[in-house]
Amino acid sequence: MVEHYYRNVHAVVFVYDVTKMASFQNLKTWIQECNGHRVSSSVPRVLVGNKCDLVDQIQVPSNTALKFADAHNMLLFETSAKDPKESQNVDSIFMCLACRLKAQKSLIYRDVEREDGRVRLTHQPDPKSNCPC
Ligand SMILES: Nc1nc2c(ncn2[C@@H]2O[C@H](COP(=O)(O)OP(=O)(O)OP(=O)(O)O)[C@@H](O)[C@H]2O)c(=O)[nH]1
Repeated sequence: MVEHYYRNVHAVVFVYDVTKMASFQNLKTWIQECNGHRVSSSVPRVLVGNKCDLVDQIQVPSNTALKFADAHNMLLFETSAKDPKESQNVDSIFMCLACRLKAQKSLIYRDVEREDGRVRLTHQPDPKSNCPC
């Protein structure tokens, strides 16, 4: 059954609760499981700390989460599903993922040139890109 979640996956969002250290510590297990299902390293992954509106109950400091995100090559978003004004909102996570996926597609379909049977990457970063991340 779990296999279905990983088949043809395009992006992975790891979510923890900033008010529960255990949920942050469990991320390692989730990442291992994801890797165990051979999710390609080209599939974008983001880390999301939710419930950041509960400022008095925070157990996972932002810098701890940021180090973890960096170590696993992920962007970190701290969000609140309850209060969109708090920090980054949930929409921006999906905008970021959409942007990354679109950029990858452009690389594959637009920027690969075939010359004399050889593949050459010609991608240049788009200065007009309004990607939020
Ligand atoms: N304050 C606050 N509450 C939230 C937030 N997101 C979810 N909740 C609340 O947390 C409770 C659990 O939400 P669920 O969507 O059921 O999440 P869950 O992962 O199944 O449950 P938990 O592990 O208990 O968080 C509900 O009462 C939600 O209203 C948030 O960003 N801020």
